[in-house]
Amino acid sequence: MEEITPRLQRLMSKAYAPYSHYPVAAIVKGESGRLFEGVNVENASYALARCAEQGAVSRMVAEGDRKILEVWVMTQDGGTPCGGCRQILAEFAKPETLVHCLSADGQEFTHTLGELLPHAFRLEP
Ligand SMILES: O=c1ccn([C@H]2C[C@H](O)[C@@H](CO)O2)c(=O)[nH]1
Repeated sequence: MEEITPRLQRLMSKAYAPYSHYPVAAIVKGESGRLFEGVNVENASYALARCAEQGAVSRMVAEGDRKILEVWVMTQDGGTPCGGCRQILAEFAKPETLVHCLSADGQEFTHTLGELLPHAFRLEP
C-alpha cells in the first residue's frame, strides 16, 4: 500500500480553508479495506464549515462500508479530531479503533477512539 504520510500531505493541500488557514486531511479505512478521503471545506458563512473527518465518513457510507477499522488525520500541528468528529467516528468505529493524528512534518500521535471519546453517546438501533 502507498505510504499514508505523503498521501495525507497531498490530500491536505486540497483542503478548502481560506478563513482559518488550518487545512485538515482525514482518511478512514472501511471494513472492505478501502480508504476514504476527506478534507475540511469552509464557507464565507463561517459556521457552515465542514470537517475533514465528516467528509471521509460520508464517502465511506456512500460507497457501502459501515465499519471504520482505522483513522488517520493530518493537521499542521498533529491536533486531534474535534468533539463533534469524535462522535461521528464513534457511530461507525469501536472504542479500540486507532486514530492516528499526524503533523504536516510526519510526527504521529496515536490514540484509541475510546481515549478520545470515553462514554460515547449511543442509541442502540
Ligand atoms: O476535527 C477537526 C477540527 C477542525 N477541522 C476544521 C474545521 C475548520 O475548517 C478548521 C479550523 O477549525 O479545521 C476539521 O476538519 N476537523
